[in-house]
Amino acid sequence: MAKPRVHELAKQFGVDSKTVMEKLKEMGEFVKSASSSVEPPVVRKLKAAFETADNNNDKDAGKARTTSHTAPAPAKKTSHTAATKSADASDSKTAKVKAPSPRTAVARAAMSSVNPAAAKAVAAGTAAAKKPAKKNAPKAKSAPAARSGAKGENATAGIPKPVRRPNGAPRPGNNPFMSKQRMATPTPGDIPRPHPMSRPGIKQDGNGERRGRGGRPGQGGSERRGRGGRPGQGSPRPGQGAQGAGRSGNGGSKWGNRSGAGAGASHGSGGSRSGRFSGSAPSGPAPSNGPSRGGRGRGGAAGAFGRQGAKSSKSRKAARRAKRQEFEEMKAPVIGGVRIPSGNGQTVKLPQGATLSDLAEKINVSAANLVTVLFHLGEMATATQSLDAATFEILGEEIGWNIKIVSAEEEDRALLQQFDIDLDAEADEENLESRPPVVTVMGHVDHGKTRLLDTIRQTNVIKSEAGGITQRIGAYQIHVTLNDIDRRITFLDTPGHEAFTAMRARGAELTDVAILVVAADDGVMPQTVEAINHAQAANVPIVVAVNKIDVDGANPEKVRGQLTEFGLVPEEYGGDTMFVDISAKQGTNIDKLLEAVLLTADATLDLRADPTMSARGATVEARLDKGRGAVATVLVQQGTLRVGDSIVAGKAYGRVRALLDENGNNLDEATPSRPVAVLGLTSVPTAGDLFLVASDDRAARQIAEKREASERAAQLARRHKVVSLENLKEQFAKSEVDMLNVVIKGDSSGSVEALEESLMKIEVSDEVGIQVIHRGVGAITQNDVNLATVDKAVIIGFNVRPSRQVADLAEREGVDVRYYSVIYKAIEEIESSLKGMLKPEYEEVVTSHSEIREIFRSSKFGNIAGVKVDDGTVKRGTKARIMRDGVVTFNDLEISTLRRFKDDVTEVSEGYEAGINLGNFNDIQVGDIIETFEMREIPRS
Ligand SMILES: Nc1nc2c(ncn2[C@@H]2O[C@H](COP(=O)(O)OP(=O)(O)OP(=O)(O)O)[C@@H](O)[C@H]2O)c(=O)[nH]1
Repeated sequence: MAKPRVHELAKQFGVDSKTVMEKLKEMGEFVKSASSSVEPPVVRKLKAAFETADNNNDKDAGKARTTSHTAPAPAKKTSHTAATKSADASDSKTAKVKAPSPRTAVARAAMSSVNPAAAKAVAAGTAAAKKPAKKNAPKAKSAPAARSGAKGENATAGIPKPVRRPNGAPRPGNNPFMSKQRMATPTPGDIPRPHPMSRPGIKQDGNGERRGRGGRPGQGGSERRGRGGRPGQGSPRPGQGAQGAGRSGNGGSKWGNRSGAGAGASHGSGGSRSGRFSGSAPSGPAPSNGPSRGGRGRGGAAGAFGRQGAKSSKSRKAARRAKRQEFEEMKAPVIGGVRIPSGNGQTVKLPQGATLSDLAEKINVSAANLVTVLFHLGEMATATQSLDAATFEILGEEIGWNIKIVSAEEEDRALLQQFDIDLDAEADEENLESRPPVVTVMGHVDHGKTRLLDTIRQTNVIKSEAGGITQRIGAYQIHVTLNDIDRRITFLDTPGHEAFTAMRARGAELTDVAILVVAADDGVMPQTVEAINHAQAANVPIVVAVNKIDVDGANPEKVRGQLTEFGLVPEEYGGDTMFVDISAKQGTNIDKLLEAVLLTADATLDLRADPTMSARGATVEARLDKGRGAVATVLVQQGTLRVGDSIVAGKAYGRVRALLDENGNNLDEATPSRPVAVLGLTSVPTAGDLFLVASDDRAARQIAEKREASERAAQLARRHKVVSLENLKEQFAKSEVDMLNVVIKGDSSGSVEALEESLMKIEVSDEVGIQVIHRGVGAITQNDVNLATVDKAVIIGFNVRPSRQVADLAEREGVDVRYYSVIYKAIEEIESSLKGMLKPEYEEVVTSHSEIREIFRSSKFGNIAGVKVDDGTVKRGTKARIMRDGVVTFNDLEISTLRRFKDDVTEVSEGYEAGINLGNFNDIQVGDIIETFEMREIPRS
């Protein structure tokens, strides 16, 4: 029998749970809540405490309480305690509290018609104490378990010694946080053993109600599927042996011990144990299965293996869980023939590219059932197929779960946390040092962005790195003297808001200040506006460079006026945007522009970073260098990157072999805002990939590999479109190959990405699409060709070529390799080839109407319609239909023969009479209209 809970005790004592809890606290006992169980010795103490209180305070009330707590429940406890020390030593301690004679217990319990468990206890107690209530439990008396129980009791005299403990200290046996509940160390004599013939039944889930096998009524049987059996085989609970045993043998069948177990009917768990451990025992229950089993209640399973209740808490929990699950399942709606318990709107998070198996595992249902439900929803997927968020959403709605696909960032954050990397770790205020601003140049096409970047770089090189050979690494840093102080500015070398936005899309917020270049001879143009929008969306302050002031017709004032409309009000007009008139070509006012950048940064931004942290930042550009392997230009945002660091950038990893600046100089380290080319990565990262320093090479590799795996899974989810049953036929009919697979290889990660992005924007129709199955930086390799062969893909080489060998292979395999050096050219060609891939679209064109005026019957041809062509031209061989009273009555006919008088003709025009035969179709009437039509291909626009 389970240990009483606080609220049960409160009921017994006629007080509320709070009072009991307070009392327990006073006694130095630890209980968590009203549903916490209380160890028998504590119960005893508690009772004593309440009784004393009762006696002292209110005799009447005390009486009432005493009466109430001597009623059923205690009887249950005391009786089985007295009888079943063997099963539950802890319970037996209860006997010490009241130490009632078994007879008293029996008498009390037997009188109780209220509590069936108490009645069970009667039998148990009786049998064990050999003072049987024979009428009630004749069999139980002779059951081995009963004897064992008696023996157990004798062995310990039923009353263990209380454990000594320091005053006020929580009693170990009552402390839910104690790993070992040592209140009831069993002695060899009271350890119940499973019956030698007993064996576990079908796998049981803890409460046994579902799968317990025993089901013999006397044993309590399995509540749902127990097999039923013979009467009088002992009892899983005290009382069952007495009452249930004597009853019919059909108990324990479908509804288990409802009938057979009698008193124990409402407590399935007790019965189930029996079902598991002794249900199949031919000679009756195991020694513990008599009244003593009932004493352990749900902890009985543990007891059966000799540990008395030590596992009870765990097994009770498991039992409760299983029971709850079963209950949930029972009330779960049936979807597509399977029951899936509703999640009741709970949220479950899945990574991108998750499968039904992943979901099944998380919500503890069978993956096969989920497949069935999805099928029922009209979508087919296997358990191991990656599904997209939309499919999960539909499924979630059906089964009551709010399924959330975590974003790639969230997933990555969690991944990094596994490696003790916290992206949100705040820099230590004390360590913050000012860093140079990072600038991006944006503006409309041809307004001079590239020229400006070149001019700035060259001027600077001439100034500070005389003789140095500048190399384009994607970013560079320059020196500016402002107020006699040497300052630095970092420029990102890829102009345009596209690069800026692509970086942001990858989470790389690198830019501090944007220089908006507007040609003074052209003014504000569409891309000027786009650039403003992008910069403003990113909260990046703008400095306007009014360029080409050297050009005739340049009108810088007009530009100022125009930009005011976009919220960029020049300082001289009272606004806060700095405008500098420049000529990138002639190098005019470049120094002023740089000053303006610094002043703007100083005025609006707090550009500080902690160089002591472990370095992190973003990849600005990356490429594969023939001699040096992967070369990635990274911009350090926090910390200091050093040669020898183990780094990860997206899915690339490696150890920093060398750091080079834009002048090709080797650096030992790179501090915040410093762009450096990193050598040593094992593969080429993508522009915008964040980089960070890992603890060691292994961690770096693992992070990269895990990222790769999750990206692949996410890609799979995108690629695997779930086939919809609704249009399955249609899709089969279309053979579903309306997807152009593409492999992109390019000279730099930036170009590959730009190309991919543009390709993805091509929209021809819903029927065809582009799928980039592989992309990379470097020459077209044999692998690329192999992949293209397998996946029937086209290879696009952007500024790269294959080796002769690889080119030969591509030719042999019939792989289409296209080479481009201009993005729009590639897009144009691919778009038109996609249009070529479209299945022709047809439309029906009605070609004539002819009214049947007469019908001629011919033994050779059948009925011939004598018609006058009302409009259009009737042609032999065209499709036709019959319209009767304005309704299409017969369709899919064909003008089989067409005659003018006696001559066969191929066509008859409007206004002429003709004889039409419709092949085997003869069901024509005078007045019918023969409509002819053709299916014509619609040219694609
Ligand atoms: N006269 C004059 N011409 C300039 C100036 N700045 C740039 N140009 C010229 O304008 C043309 C376009 O300049 P780019 O620097 O390529 O312009 P862009 O904005 O980078 O153009 P995209 O890269 O196509 O977006 C080139 O021929 C430059 O030489 C200038 O200050 N004065």
